[in-house]
Amino acid sequence: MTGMSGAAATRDGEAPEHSPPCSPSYDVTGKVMLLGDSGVGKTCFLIQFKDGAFLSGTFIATVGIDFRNKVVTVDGVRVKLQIWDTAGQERFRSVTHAYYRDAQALLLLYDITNKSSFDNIRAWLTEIHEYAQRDVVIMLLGNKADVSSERVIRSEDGEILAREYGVPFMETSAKTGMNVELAFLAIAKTCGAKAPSSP
Ligand SMILES: Nc1nc2c(ncn2[C@@H]2O[C@H](COP(=O)(O)OP(=O)(O)OP(=O)(O)O)[C@@H](O)[C@H]2O)c(=O)[nH]1
Repeated sequence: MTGMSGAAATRDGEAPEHSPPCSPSYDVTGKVMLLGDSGVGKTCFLIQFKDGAFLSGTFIATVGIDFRNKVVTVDGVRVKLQIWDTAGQERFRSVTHAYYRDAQALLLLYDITNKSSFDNIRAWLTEIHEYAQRDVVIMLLGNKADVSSERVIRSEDGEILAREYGVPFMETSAKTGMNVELAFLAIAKTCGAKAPSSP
């Protein structure tokens, strides 16, 4: 959801790339990308984490790529997460591929009420292996866990797939906030441990 510019737009008064502030309020930066089919809830997942809100109503697909920053503290390290929200639609893939290379972590979402979004995870992982850094941290997320009446993908299926690819897995809800912060904190922890210690 949330449409916007093609590429390097600014938000929250900050440039997407490193722009040294006078007095840094963070220790390290971690670049995270949200990936997955259109409609799985990537934008809502980001808004829930950033603002603690859920945008219900008409679904507006993301155009190209968008980003938000949020600073979290893990193990005493202040990590500025620079989170890129990508368009899930096929026609924007060439735009988003260009950003994979810089990402330290990828949150790969499917919708537990949408089988094709789960089936497409293998194709997403193939793209990730083609375009992302070899040591990129990947986490698989089964979103919309609040909609239990429409569930078509069992939690065990997500676990099995994640195990096959050696990535962590959890079910989430951008609506209720379930596991949203937990997922980002886990990512921030790895970014805090891996990133160079200058902002
Ligand atoms: N019930 C429920 N609905 C959700 C959840 N997350 C997103 N939605 C709904 O799913 C629809 C799509 O959400 P978006 O966040 O726009 O999806 P997206 O993955 O960003 O889509 P693209 O921008 O096209 O890639 C919207 O109508 C949301 O309200 C969730 O956790 N639970």
